[in-house]
Amino acid sequence: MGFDYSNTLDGVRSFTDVMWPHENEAFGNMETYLRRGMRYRRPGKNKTNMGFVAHTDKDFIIVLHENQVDGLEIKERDGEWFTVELLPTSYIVMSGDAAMAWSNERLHSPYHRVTMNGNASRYSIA
Ligand SMILES: O=C(O)CCC(=O)C(=O)O
Ligand SMILES: [Fe+2]
Repeated sequence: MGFDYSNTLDGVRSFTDVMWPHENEAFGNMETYLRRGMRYRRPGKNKTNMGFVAHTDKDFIIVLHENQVDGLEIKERDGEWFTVELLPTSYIVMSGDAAMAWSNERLHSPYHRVTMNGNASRYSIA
């Protein structure tokens, strides 16, 4: 899932008008935010389970929520990967490359990826 022009005020407003027609007017004022909606299909037979290759995000800060289908993995400084297990009402906050540069690397922008397992599709919004 995604929506067009998510980096423009008009694009964000047309999305929030559809999603929340009677509330959350303030969402329309967040013109400096970029939203990403992702759908990962459940892995098919003999198909790779890689949903999103390892990368860092260019953003300053990332707030991510998922539909209770795990898959997000984060690389620790020692090179080990761990799977993020979110509670239904929780979200994860990560620093991105911009925060790492701004903080002279006091904040770390972690490599992360999505690996699909199991039988359900995964949705995330960041
Ligand atoms: O879907 C996820 O959990 C990760 C998405 C992601 O890494 C991104 O949009 O940059
Ligand atoms: Fe990312």
